[in-house]
Amino acid sequence: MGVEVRVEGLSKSFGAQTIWRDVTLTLPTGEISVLLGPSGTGKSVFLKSLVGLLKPEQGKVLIDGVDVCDCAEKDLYEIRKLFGVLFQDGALFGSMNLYDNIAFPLREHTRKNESEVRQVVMEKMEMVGLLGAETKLPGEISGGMRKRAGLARALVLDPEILLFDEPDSGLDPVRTAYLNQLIVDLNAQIDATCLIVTHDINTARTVPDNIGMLFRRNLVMYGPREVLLTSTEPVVEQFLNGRRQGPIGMSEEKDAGQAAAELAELRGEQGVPHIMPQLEATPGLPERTAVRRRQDRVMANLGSLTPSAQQEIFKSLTPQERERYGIREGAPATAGARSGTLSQGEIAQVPQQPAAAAQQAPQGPAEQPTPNPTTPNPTTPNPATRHAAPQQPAPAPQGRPAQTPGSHGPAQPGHGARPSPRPRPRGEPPLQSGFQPDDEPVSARRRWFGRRKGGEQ
Ligand SMILES: Nc1ncnc2c1ncn2[C@@H]1O[C@H](COP(=O)(O)OP(=O)(O)OP(=O)(O)O)[C@@H](O)[C@H]1O
Repeated sequence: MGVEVRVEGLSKSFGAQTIWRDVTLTLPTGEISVLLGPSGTGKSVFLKSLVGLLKPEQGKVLIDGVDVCDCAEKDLYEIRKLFGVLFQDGALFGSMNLYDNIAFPLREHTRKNESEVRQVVMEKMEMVGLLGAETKLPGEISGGMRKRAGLARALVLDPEILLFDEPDSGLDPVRTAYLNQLIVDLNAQIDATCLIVTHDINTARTVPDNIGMLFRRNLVMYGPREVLLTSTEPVVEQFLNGRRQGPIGMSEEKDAGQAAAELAELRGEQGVPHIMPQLEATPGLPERTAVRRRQDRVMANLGSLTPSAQQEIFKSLTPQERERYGIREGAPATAGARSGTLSQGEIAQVPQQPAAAAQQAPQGPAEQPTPNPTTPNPTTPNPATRHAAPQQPAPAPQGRPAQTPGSHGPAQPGHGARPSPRPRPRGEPPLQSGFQPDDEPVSARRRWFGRRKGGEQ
């Protein structure tokens, strides 16, 4: 079971160079998140800050109640054991064969004897499809194999948080697709909280549960995949479509007038972007338990999302899932969605009783009950959560004990009633969300999406 990572108001500079400022987000337990951004926006610096390799000047990185930015060395040492990191080049020792490379953390950080080390190493090598390559040197194998060896090494200490720094760099599209499937499969097997830094659009479109984007020293958006994949925010749209036209220039800065002219030229050609289905775990493996947890969270906060995102989420629901959330089959999904009425704390709230919530919202998820903002509970508005994905533990899937984000209980196989493959309901009426994008104050959307005041700079 992974642990939640909460980043609050994080700012990092090198001398006079601000890399990013006031970054706030939560990597929810066991979910896969992707961090996007043009080159040089500080994605790798962000990963290093999470592990405590770099010290941001301001803000917190909270893991298991410990602030990585401000803790004793011994606490940092313990926290680092929760991490597995796949560096861009695999970071293998060139003079060691793959077996010894992968065994290295076990020999350094555990008291396992050689036979126990062997058992773990072979298990991880099998997981990443490298059995038989034990005696190869890193220089004798392909880039894809090096990545997989690096991944096996990142897995040997059974990490609860997995960080991937551009796992696709240097790989052809087919190898990238295999690696992406491997990441999803690993997540299904170990339920670790994953963060992937990537430039690869296909990875961003198909792998993560949540997506964030850094641009011009800010986290411009962070939220469920459906929000960013349907976003018409120029910088997000430009990046996810790999276009020249838009605010991102060759050296990050682009003349505002030129960007506006390019966007005007494009206008009319673009509709709501098509969302590709998210990758599922390979048949035969346990299903990803994070899928259900995320779905509960997203459904509880549906009213705070854009209409396009809501529509995509509706389309992805199976009949069983519709029933679970109290959406009547055949009933038009008239939402009467609230627009901009959620407090920050409410956005961060996860339903404790999804079934009860569903009973109160028989017509559609937009009628989810609003927690009483005056009640002193964990949903009390907290400025630190304004960019964050929800931080409360999601209700346990049916038949499973609830676990707090910090608990280290054993991962449970399967995740309840979610069927696979997931049939997409045909001929359903289109969602009428009940509000148009312009109805919602921009500030309300920023709270969920993590946009800073002032928007794009
Ligand atoms: N240790 C350091 N000392 C000084 N500057 C640094 C250090 N590490 C990174 N930087 C600077 O921070 C900025 C962001 O670097 P980073 O590698 O995080 O970008 P990135 O978004 O990961 O880029 P890419 O996508 O090209 O890998 C760069 O300008 C880089 O030169």
